[in-house]
Order: sequence, then structure tokens, then C-alpha cells
Amino acid sequence: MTTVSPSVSNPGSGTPFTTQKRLRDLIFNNDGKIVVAPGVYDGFSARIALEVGFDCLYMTGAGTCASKLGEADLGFATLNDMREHAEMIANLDPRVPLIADADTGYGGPNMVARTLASYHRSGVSGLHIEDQIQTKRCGHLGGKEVVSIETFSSRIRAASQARQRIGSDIVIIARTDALQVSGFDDAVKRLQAAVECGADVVFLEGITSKEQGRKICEIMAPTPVLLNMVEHGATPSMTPREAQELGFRIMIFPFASIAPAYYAIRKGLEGLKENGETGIQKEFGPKKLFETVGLRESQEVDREAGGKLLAGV
Ligand SMILES: C[C@](O)(C(=O)O)[C@H](CC(=O)O)C(=O)O
Repeated sequence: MTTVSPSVSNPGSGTPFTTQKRLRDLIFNNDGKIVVAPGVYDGFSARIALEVGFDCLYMTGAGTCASKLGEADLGFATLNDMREHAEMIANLDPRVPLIADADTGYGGPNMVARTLASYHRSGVSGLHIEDQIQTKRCGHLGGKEVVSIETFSSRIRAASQARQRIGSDIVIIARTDALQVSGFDDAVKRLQAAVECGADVVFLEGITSKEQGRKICEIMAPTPVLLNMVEHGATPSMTPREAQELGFRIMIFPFASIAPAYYAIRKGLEGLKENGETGIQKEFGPKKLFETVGLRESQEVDREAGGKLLAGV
């Protein structure tokens, strides 16, 4: 595995900057302002989110399954699929933290420890680990099953001990899918157990009302709670401002890039099939594409190193 350090210099402060510390600052020292992380599913969508100026990104597992494997979010993605994808995304801009989906942690305590260490070395700043069984599914589908609270606790404990062993600041987000399976009270017990095992942030998957959102934030305080804003899933749609008022501290929008991509791609391809025209905007030539994915920066690196080949691109 390529080892990429998430460190760059932090001009003016004298202390080394890491995206993991940056994420901790955004969550814990940001005057209660909610962290909004749009879902990105590949390098291109991540570059667009960076261009728009988000200060945190979220690598969706559902989007990774769809884009990297062409499969549904049903536990197809392995640790290597996810880690490799996360590493590429996390290192596009070494100043912007990436929270990445880590599903169930991909096995028993040793595998969870390995997952945490791999994500850390790949430059990921935060990861979420859940209590679904290994053959998991999207949290907004029916028929989910969860492991026991003891097994879930051992996943979170394994992650937190691994973090300590390797001296990482990665943010551990404990997710429970128990709400649909065994109800709110059991889900709360699982999240409380996860905090005792070292989770920094908790994530109650599939909340079904705003009131439930407010309640979980109150019960779990002062532990920050993440809201998963899957539009048209189990959770009512909310703006970041509303979520912040309910007490949430992080909000992910897993489908923020992949849903518009679906409609735009379909429209272009239908146009091509039906009348031979893609309808691509005039401004979108090769340069626009490559500038979106770092052409200028690459030219600069080449020029600074004394290269001449990219000057006339
Ligand atoms: C958050 C999530 O884990 C993701 O992969 O983005 C999914 C999103 C989805 O499939 O709707 C989840 O909520 O399970």
C-alpha cells in the first residue's frame, strides 16, 4: 500500500497540520457549527466538491459500490476496494478532511484494527463502523440484521485500541442500524456502549422523524451526533440549519453527487441515442475537464521542477 501522510505545513501556526486534527477542530471547536460533508463517489465528483469549496468530504460506500463495482450497496465492497478509493480521494487536496464509510469494519477485531490502520495510512480523517452483519445493506433498505451489542462493542474497541497503538487522530464514528431492527432504546444502548469503547461521534442510522433526531442528540450529549441525510430514504429531508438546531454536529449527504450525475448522464446519453446529440455545454471541452481534475496544479509542479513539456498544453 502507498503510504500517504496527511501532513502538510500549516503556515503561521508552527504546529504540523493534519486533516485528522482539522476534522477534530471542525467537529469539536467550531462554535457548534454543523460540519456539512457532501457525498463523493469517485475522483471526479470529489474534485467538483473541492472546486465548490466544501471544507470536508464524505466518501459514500453506496456510491463507491455503484461507481467502482457497478453493484448495489449490499456488502460487495471489500476493505481493499474501499481503502483504495478513499486513499485516492483523500489525497486530492491534503488540506480537506475526508470521512469515509468503513461498513462493518470487514471482520473480527483484527480486521477492524487493520481497517483503521489502513484508512489512517491512506490519509482518511474519519471513518464510520456499524453494527450490521457482514452481509450488510444500505441502511435505508428493509430487512436489516445487526450483530449483538457485545460484537459491536468489540468492533469499536478494536478500532479505538488500534488508533491508540499507531498514534492516530482519526475520528471514530460509531453507527448503529438497530433502530429498524430492535427500536430506539436498544439503539441508544449500543451508541452509549460505543462511546465507552472509544467512539468520538455517534450515528443513528435511519432516523424517521425530526423529534427522534432531537432526542438522540440530547441523550448522547456531549458526544457529537452525525445525521445521514439520504434524501427520499427513511429520514425526513432537512437543511443543515435545521439539523444544527436539532443538535446534530455533522451532516453527510451521500447522494449529493451521484443523484445529479445519474440524471445528467442519462439525459446526455438519451440525447445521443435518440437524435445523435449529447447536448454537452459549449464550455465543456477537454481543457475544462482537465482543469477540474488538477491540470493547472500539474503544470505548476512540472514547471517548478524545471520541466518544459506541460507549458504549452
Ligand atoms: C451512508 C451510506 O452508508 C453510504 O454508503 O453512503 C448509505 C447511504 C445509502 O445507501 O442510502 C447508508 O445509509 O447505508
